[in-house]
Parts: sequence; C-alpha cells; structure tokens
Amino acid sequence: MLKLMTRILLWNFKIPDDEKGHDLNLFCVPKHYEEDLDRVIIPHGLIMDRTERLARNIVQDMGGCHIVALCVLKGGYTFFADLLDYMKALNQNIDKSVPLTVDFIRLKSYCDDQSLVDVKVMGGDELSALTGKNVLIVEDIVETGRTMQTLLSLLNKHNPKIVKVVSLLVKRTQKSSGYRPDYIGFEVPDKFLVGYALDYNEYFRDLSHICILNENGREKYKK
Ligand SMILES: O=P(O)(O)OC[C@H]1O[C@H](OP(=O)(O)OP(=O)(O)O)[C@H](O)[C@@H]1O
Ligand code: HPA
Repeated sequence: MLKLMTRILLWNFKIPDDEKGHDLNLFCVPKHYEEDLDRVIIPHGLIMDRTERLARNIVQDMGGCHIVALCVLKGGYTFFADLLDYMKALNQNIDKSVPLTVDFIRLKSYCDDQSLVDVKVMGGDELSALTGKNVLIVEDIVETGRTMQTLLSLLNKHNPKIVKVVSLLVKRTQKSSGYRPDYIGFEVPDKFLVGYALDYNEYFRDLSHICILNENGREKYKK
C-alpha cells in the first residue's frame, strides 16, 4: 500500500501554489515578450524530461497494439510533436513495436484568459475513422475540463476501442469540473500560463518555456 502511494505521489508532478518560478534573465526569452511575462514556471528542459517519462508510461500501458495519437490543436501541437518523438524512439527499440498513426482536431474555447460558453469544434468530421481504434488524445492543458469533456463525448459517439488522454498540464482551479486525464505532466497553480504552444489570443506560442503572463502582456494582447 505504502509502495503504491509513493508511486502515485511520484507520478503527480505538482508545482505548488507558492512556487515562485525562475527569473526570466536566467533563460533565453524572445525580446518581444520580455515585458509581458512574470516568471518562468516550467523551463523547456524540464518539459522535455517529463515528456520523455510520460512517453515511457504510455508505451508501457498502451503498447502492443496500434495507437492513433489525436492532437488537440492548436495548443497541443508542440507537446504532441515532442511526445511522439519520444514514443517513436521507444518503439524503435522494443521487440514488439507497434504502428503509431496521427490525427488532428481543432477545438477553441478561450478569448483573452476567459473560457467561453461554447467549445467550438473545427475539423472534427473525420472522427468516424477512429471507430474500433486505440486512441491517445494529446492536449496541452486542462483547466475547466470543458474542452476535453466535449471532445470525449464527440469521440465516444464513434465507438473507439480505447481512449486515453494525456495532458501536459492540469490546472488546480475552483473552475475545474473535476475531470482528470489519464496521464498528467504537471499539476500547476491557478495562473494564466503561456509558452510551449500555450497562447494568449494566439501570442506566446513561439516561446519555449512555460511562463506566467503579467498584466502588461494581458493588456498589450487583449482582444
Ligand atoms: O479545460 P478548458 O478550460 O476547456 O481549457 C483547456 C483548453 O483551452 C485551450 O484551448 P483554446 O481554446 O485556448 O484553443 P487553442 O488550443 O487554439 O489555444 C487549451 O489548448 C485547451 O484545449
Ligand atoms: O493557462 C492557460 N494558458 C493558455 N491557455 C489556456 N487554456 C486554458 N487555460 C490556459
């Protein structure tokens, strides 16, 4: 029992609410964003290390049969590319390798830092191709959980064989519906985060580290 609890605790990489993060000057941050960010909360290197381990856990659990990795655009694209690179590398070095195919869907629900009433689904008409398949949904962040719950109910109409969800981040917030993905990279405080493809009105996807957006950035890029 104790052993199991230790493993669960290890798997949950919790960034505490009082985590200060790191000074921007310790890292390379694009000049055009220097005034718009508070601190670096997850450096790129740490994202990569954690992603490598997530890939290992997923291949161990889901390996042995064809996996369709479904990328949730746009925020998921960088994590998706890095995760799949690690999964491909593992797949190249095991006896029972499995085909790994990819698919993409676009969902949109945020304007500024606010979740809108409707989750807009774009490009989801090919979900019927996932009937009977082992699907791994790859997402950047779960906050309220509404985007993922919308996608899961859409997908389930097409009767996939197995559906697992990996999200790089899960936010600890009162707004959460309680939904938890199968695999979580980091559990993060209730702050608006940008970088590594997480955006604020489309900006900051071109930032490698995950950072906390400041008031200046919020105002500058507000819609
Ligand atoms: O759990 P939720 O509160 O639903 O929030 C999570 C969603 O919000 C972001 O998407 P966004 O609508 O900003 O679109 P994007 O992926 O194009 O950035 C993010 O990429 C998730 O899909
Ligand atoms: O903190 C966030 N940052 C960027 N996109 C998001 N979508 C939900 N939460 C966030």
